[in-house]
Amino acid sequence: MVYAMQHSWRALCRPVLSAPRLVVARMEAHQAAAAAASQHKETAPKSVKDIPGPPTFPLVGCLPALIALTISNSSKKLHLIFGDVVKKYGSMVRLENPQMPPVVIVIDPNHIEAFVRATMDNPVRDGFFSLKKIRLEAVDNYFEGKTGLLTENGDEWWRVRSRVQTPMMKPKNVTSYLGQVDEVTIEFVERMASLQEQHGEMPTDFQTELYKWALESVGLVALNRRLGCLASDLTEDSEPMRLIRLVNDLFHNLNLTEYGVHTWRIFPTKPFRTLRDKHNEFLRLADSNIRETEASLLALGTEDRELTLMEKLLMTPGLSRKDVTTLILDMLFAGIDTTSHTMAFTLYLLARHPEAQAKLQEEVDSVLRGHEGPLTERHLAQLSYLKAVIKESLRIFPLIHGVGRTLDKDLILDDYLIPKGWCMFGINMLTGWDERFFPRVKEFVPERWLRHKPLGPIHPYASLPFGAGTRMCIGRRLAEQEMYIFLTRVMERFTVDYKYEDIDIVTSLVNTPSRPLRFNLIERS
Ligand code: HEM
Repeated sequence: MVYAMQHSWRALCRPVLSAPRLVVARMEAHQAAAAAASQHKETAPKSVKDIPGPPTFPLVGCLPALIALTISNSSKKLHLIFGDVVKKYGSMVRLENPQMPPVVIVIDPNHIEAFVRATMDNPVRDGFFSLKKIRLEAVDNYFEGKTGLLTENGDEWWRVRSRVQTPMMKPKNVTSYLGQVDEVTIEFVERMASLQEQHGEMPTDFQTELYKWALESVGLVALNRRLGCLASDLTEDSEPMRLIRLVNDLFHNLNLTEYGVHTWRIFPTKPFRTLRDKHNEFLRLADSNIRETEASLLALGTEDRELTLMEKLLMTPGLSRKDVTTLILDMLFAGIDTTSHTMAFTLYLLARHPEAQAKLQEEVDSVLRGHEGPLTERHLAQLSYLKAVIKESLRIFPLIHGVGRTLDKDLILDDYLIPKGWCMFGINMLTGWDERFFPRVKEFVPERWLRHKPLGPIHPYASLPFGAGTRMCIGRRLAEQEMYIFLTRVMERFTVDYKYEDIDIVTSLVNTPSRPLRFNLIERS
């Protein structure tokens, strides 16, 4: 159950990367306290076996207890299972299962901070095993044993991350896409208006519409072009429709291979075979795109023009064309359901909290007053309530359950010695729902995130929607920019209403809204 998001990385001592060093420096003060608390005790630390947890039996580990909890909840609501585990055994729980690394789960932000810091120079995160296998076994050894950011660990992960970190995170590179993402979003908002007119509300498959927006937006960066997913007259066999189906099939089958029992390790199950076929189709698309980019780079040269992100990456020493192609695949894997589900949950929360929605509209109106053209960096910089709304939405409906790291050296945490090789999993989703860390926890209070922190300081490791430390989400700035633009444009034009049953989270590859998004959009005058 813990493989959902485990990560890791190596060697901050190498010179290429600057951003994580800053992160490290900023966190220093905080961490010192947590580390000191556990490391200067005089008595010998207790064994990891003393950490409370479900009973462990030979061969089956603690599976019987976990299965019982799964039956009493639902396998589609992993957060409830985690919630029950923590309720029963406390805020630090040991889980040992056959054929998996043993795990300690924690929910205290100080504990999360401690293990993230302890693994800062080698943040190992395991997961996406089926994807890794497909890449390792690709035809003609396409990937040459290098499977990309999402799935690699150690030196190979670092080799890529250290070279793509600055190009992908540098504000100037991200804002160079602002105008194009704004264009895409304005088109999408038009589409929302026409769906409203056609159906009297958003149709039951509105989530798929949001996928189109996210694919079109991330495609601008990853594929260097408009894909045409937002056209209203797409035929079933048009290229964009094929691409949309491809994305849906990919996610569906990746979810089956990652979350089910891993029988595909023994023989290629149907979901595994489908995932492999779809992945190969995706690879062909990414590969031909990057060849086009290479050709245009050659034709246009590099003088007197701003290079696109992909062009910059192609010119980065130490990155091959295949490395960039693999990164494109990872961006498409990680950059569609994440932003679109977050926007779905955010619109839902705003619909349920009209006073917050009105306040947000007021902010958008005042920032855009009299402005007719494209959004600019200056506009986005002024939208502090809007940013707080997204943070609060990610606290209540985070996309993943938490942050995972496998220890490459022993860690002493709260007097327990947790040995190297064990996996630490910080369930931020539960931390974010804990009154001790977030007063008025059950309420939607975006204000808590504003600069003056009216509800008190927030522990920097209490809500980590983009992960933490040196391996945090590399698409974070692109994602935030997309979401700021989306919410600005939607709030500028509509008031969002929702009059059906409450929407909750179901567990999928990332957390997913449990019901159709039948929003009613009221045009603002
Ligand atoms: C709301 C939007 C998003 C959320 C909440 C999100 C969240 C995350 C999280 C939690 C991780 C793991 C971090 C860790 O282990 O500490 C991650 C990794 C990653 N994300 Fe995102 N993500 C989002 C959007 C995106 C987008 C738009 C892209 C691509 C443009 C992207 C690309 C990646 C990649 C490539 C990784 C792996 C990085 C590595 O292991 O070095 N993500 N993301």
